[in-house]
Amino acid sequence: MSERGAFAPAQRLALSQPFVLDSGQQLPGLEIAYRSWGRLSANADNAVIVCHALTGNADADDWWAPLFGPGRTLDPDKHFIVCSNTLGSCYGTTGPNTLADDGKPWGARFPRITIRDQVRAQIALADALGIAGIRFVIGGSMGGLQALEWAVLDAKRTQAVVCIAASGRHSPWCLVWSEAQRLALRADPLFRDGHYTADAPPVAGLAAARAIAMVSYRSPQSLEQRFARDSGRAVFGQRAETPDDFAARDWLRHHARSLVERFDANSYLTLIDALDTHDLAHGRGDYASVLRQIEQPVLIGSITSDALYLPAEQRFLADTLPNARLLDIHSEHGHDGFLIDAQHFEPAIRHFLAAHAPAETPPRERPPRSAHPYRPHASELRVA
Ligand SMILES: CC(=O)SCCNC(=O)CCNC(=O)[C@H](O)C(C)(C)COP(=O)(O)OP(=O)(O)OC[C@H]1O[C@@H](n2cnc3c(N)ncnc32)[C@H](O)[C@@H]1OP(=O)(O)O
Ligand SMILES: N[C@@H](CCO)C(=O)O
Repeated sequence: MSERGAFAPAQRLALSQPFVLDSGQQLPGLEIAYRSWGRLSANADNAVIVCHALTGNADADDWWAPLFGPGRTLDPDKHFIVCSNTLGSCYGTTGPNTLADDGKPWGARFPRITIRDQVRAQIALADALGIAGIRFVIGGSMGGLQALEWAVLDAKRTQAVVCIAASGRHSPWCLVWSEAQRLALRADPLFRDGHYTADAPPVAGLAAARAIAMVSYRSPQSLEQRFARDSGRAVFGQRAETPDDFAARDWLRHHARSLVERFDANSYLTLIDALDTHDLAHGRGDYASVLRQIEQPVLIGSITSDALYLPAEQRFLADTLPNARLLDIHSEHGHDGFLIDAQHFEPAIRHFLAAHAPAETPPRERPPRSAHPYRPHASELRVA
């Protein structure tokens, strides 16, 4: 992540006109922190948009490093790759930490935003960068929700979509994981309904929320593999003397602590609210009908052990979208497999794009739908 320091500073786009949100409220302007790699072609049609997950940032070459590089899915020699920090986050784009008109941070006053608002901000950036055509939009988790939304909101420019470990709407199961996190955060007396001060943030509440989330991001097998009692790695030192000695617990606490050092509680709430309200079909019709109208080739990446965005949801997407392929990603690491196992599924994405969204394919001239789900060679996918 950028806080480790080795990455380029984000570029910034400042839009001074009001940005109208789905809620009807408006932000007086918008600042978007983004990074780009490669060059926009003469006809401005070689863009690739990368969308990050909940606590991610614009440093896609860091958190999705296995996808980056010459000959890979994200190839700066071929593509003009853009990744922006999402609206509502705390890594440079307008969010609760941004100063409002009164010179104070928005904080708890920051308006409710939606996944669509976030994508509209990304679209505004694409407009400002002069992008005429987008080879594909790709994202995992929250970024996957955004990638599918791009297919609807900017159907003309978006030629293909890669959506990993996500869905088209938040399920009741996802909602209750988020609600548990809200309860944990709100239980911190320092939270004060979001009106905390910079020198006394609700670190205990945010840490507890992250710990709950981390459980949903991994899997029993993943933790067993790392921390099984007979693995020799179950405890720090020779043997567990107290419950706190268990490495799995310490690992969870480490992740909880790490987040509070780098993330803002109001941003966290803003983003999980955006996730929870998301429904691709909202205001557009019923879910299946809306999906059927998405004409672009879509690769749906489904992590076999994902306990948050369940494989059944992704199978529904792949079965319903008219031009979709299902990519089963055999990872034991759960939802976070979209990051941890990226090197194993990168070739499958690349091959999908080469077959279904090649550079020379003009928008709207797409290959017919295959009767079978996309099945890459097993060696591309199997995770040891
Ligand atoms: C687009 C985006 O999603 S961007 C956001 C992605 N980044 C994050 O989510 C940040 C949080 N990081 C993570 O969740 C993970 O590190 C991932 C998903 C990026 C990678 O997963 P993994 O390779 O399985 O990492 P793992 O879960 O083992 O975490 C590694 C960290 O845990 C620490 N750790 C591992 N075991 C233990 C233990 N028993 N006790 C204490 N700490 C431990 C490591 O020292 C390391 O710390 P560091 O990250 O501060 O250097
Ligand atoms: N590790 C991811 C999980 C959510 O997809 C994040 O923190 O953003």
